[in-house]
Amino acid sequence: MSAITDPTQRRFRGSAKITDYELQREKLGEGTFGVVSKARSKKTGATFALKKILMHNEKDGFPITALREVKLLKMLSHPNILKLEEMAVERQSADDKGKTGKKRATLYMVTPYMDHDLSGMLTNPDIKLSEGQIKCYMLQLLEGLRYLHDSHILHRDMKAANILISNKGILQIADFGLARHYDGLTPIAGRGNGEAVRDYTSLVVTRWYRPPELLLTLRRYTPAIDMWGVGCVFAEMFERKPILEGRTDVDQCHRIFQLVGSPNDQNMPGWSDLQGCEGTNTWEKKRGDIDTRFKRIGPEGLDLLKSLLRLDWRKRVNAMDALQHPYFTVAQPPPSKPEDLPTYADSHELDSRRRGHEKQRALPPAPKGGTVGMGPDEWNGQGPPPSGHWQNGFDSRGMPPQSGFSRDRGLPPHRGYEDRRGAPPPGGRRPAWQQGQGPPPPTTRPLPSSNNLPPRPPVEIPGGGGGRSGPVPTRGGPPVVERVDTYIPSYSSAKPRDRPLVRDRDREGYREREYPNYDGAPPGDRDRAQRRTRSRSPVDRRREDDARRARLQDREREMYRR
Ligand SMILES: Nc1ncnc2c1ncn2[C@@H]1O[C@H](COP(=O)(O)OP(=O)(O)OP(=O)(O)O)[C@@H](O)[C@H]1O
Repeated sequence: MSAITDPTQRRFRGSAKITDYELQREKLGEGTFGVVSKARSKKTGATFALKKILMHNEKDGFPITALREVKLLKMLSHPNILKLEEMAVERQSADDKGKTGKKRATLYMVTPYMDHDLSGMLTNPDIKLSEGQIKCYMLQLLEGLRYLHDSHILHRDMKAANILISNKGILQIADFGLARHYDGLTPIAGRGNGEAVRDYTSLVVTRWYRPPELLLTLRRYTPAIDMWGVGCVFAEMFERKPILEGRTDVDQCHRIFQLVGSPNDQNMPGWSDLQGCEGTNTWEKKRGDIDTRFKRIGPEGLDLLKSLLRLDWRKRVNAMDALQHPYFTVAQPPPSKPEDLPTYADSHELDSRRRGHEKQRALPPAPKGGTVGMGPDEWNGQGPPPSGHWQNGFDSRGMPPQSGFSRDRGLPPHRGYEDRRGAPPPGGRRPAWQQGQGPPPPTTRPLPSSNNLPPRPPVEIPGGGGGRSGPVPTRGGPPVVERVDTYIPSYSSAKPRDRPLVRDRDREGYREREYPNYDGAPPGDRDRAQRRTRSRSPVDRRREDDARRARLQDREREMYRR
């Protein structure tokens, strides 16, 4: 199946009325931005899943994660990607106006109903997966990912709960709420997972499935981040539970290193240049116990698993190479055919029956990506974070996620997140080891790019903390422009103007927009800055204003482009 290019292949029908569907009371799941229910089409009698798009804050408008999900799913057409059939609109009555005074409409995403999600199947003791079945699911998962990556899309929330399976043996990748367009080179056979050309937020992927490079805060990442998740899911099918259940991001790193060995310059070149590694390099070195822990998978299976769980993201196997792995082509038994797989009682019905028994594990919540509810794009790390920029599930005001956050299996939401009202999120933009230890220290290393490591020699940045960007003197060389993403929100209810200010020329436009009175200086320096402004000639001031406006327009154009 080729990447998305041919518009005639797209199967999205458009929009329908919610009255075309008969909603059933049964709730299939509840995520951050949607409640998923089962429904029957009155026209065809077919069963669908309807994801109601929740508007947590009307003023923010249609949530950006939902927008992204709709936009991407509309374009995608592949047997292993959940198909968006149409959007269903529920119009509110004339007198039911929202706070904005406008008549509200509720939107639903209509997708085919799938009988199970993989996580539910694995926690159901009545379902035993044969090896042929595991291979069959793996092949479909890899086909779906190959298509996504070829199409320049990163899923960014690969986990068993987002893998849906029908009783016809068809597997589909779901939940594109964190997915985004990927600008870099896509994977090439035999040559890893491509090359990123820009930074993205590292606040993606549910912790247990988060790859080491994200935990160590690599921002110029590639489709390899999804392949790590595939490795976790593959092994999970054997252990029947998530294989790396880190309680915190630090613990997550520990568990990863325990499994695949501690990073070093051979197995993860450039790891020591990642900002997040700083606290981990003193940890006891581990050799990794993957060979013994997953011996039962057999030599070929183990080899595939190790190539998916490679610390070095540049060498991690890509989807198209994984599909050719001897595990599928040589090793016995061969993969089962989807039509030969057994059928099982509907997992969702079972789930609702089991609700309250807490039989299933509460996953740590999926992060919310970069810009939930603020606009069409996440912060690209170029310049300031736009207002409303989320930090690992916390909004720009430092508020934690809405409740009802974790998967609705009758389990309490993951405590770590729900209880931290006003506190920095676990796994925030700070690297794992720094969490709870105050602001980040001065950066003494350049940030690595994804593929050209090791990069420039270290540079010393005078001063400490806070994000910075600007020419940094290097010993004996030209100034190096250092872009360090250390923007940490205050997580308090402080007004924007009271937040730590960052001396960053690139941020002027942002400040101007978000804080109309911002004058480019920290509060203490404001008088000095005003004096400076007054002493400039009107012509200079006009020129600077024009330049600032042009920069702002450029940035906004860029934001809307993606
Ligand atoms: N088409 C479908 N058929 C059956 N069940 C579905 C379908 N779509 C979603 N579900 C169920 O609802 C759950 C939540 O769906 P989804 O992951 O799309 O919601 P979300 O709000 O994006 O969740 P998250 O908080 O993980 O981002 C899934 O894990 C699955 O159990």
